[in-house]
Amino acid sequence: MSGFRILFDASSDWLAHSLANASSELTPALARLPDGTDIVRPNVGVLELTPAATHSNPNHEALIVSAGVHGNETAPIEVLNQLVNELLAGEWTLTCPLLLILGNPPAMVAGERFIDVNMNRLFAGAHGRDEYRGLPEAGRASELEQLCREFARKHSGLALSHYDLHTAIRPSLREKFALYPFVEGREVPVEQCRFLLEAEVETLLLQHKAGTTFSSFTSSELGAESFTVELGKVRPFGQNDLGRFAGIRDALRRRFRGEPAPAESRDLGHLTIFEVVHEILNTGENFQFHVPDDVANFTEYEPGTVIWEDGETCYRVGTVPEAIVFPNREVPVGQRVGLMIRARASGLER
Ligand SMILES: O=C(O)CCC(=O)N[C@@H](CCC(=O)O)C(=O)O
Ligand SMILES: [Zn+2]
Repeated sequence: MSGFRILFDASSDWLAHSLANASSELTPALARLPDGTDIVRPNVGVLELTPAATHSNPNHEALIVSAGVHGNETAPIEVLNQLVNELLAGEWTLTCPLLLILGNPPAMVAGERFIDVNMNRLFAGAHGRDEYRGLPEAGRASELEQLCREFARKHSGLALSHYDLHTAIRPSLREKFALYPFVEGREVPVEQCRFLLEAEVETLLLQHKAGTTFSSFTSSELGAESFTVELGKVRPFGQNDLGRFAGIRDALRRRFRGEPAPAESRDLGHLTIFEVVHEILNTGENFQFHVPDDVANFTEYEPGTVIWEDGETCYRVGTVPEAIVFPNREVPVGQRVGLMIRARASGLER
């Protein structure tokens, strides 16, 4: 790895460098791999990789892959770092333009979801709201948006995908699942569904309205096929069983290398699709949330069950069972306490 000191200074690798420089404003650095791939480190925790012009890009695509937008969701960070180490060691050749992002390095150092404010609510311009003025997470969200915009513009002739990798706070009855941001009239492409299955993600959740998450920004503003991908449970650095993340690691590596999708790709019937029917928001001082703190994602509630109330509104499960995802009462007023979802009867069409 010694040839890459210019990117990572005295640090052993990208992750170590990102942790050691978490709160620094770095001047951009660049390096070229022996195979001609250019790597630019525009700031801490971001690498922009461009294969040599002589390499073809068989899948005609450009990829944005992010992790660590929540600092304590460490397994996907370790997965991306491993892939970077393999690439720098010359174990394989990159064939497509790639923007790799570790979202919130100060929160990664602290081992916390965020420092001041949940960064995954600050995209799609939300970082500019008065309440977030001057907060480092707002500045970082704005910077990441700009880097993604430039990357998308540079590679506008290629199909753009964004995978924002996370792990969940609660246990989950479905360990791995992806969320597809809402964009009016858009359907999930079949090849993206096949990719999710290749990555051992067998559950897809369709959002019902545009949001201010990172994946919502890249899909609404940049026209990317974007997914937030939940890959397991939150654990500190060094405590992840990376064997449980081999699916996403191998599937991403395959895309980075420009190889075709596996010939014996799994039947789409293995993908279970849910849709969001209701977003629970913390409505203020009278808000009562009736879901226990330790309930697992995808726990189902029978019709008529009261999920939350606040004196004015009482939300009950409708005529068919609904399940809860991301229950979290510890959020500021106005923010998401959870999603109520139901299984979709008719496959992929909305
Ligand atoms: O486990 C939890 O409660 C949260 C896990 C997480 O960070 N999920 C993302 C989902 C983003 C999306 O809705 O696309 C988040 O809450 O930001
Ligand atoms: Zn997360």
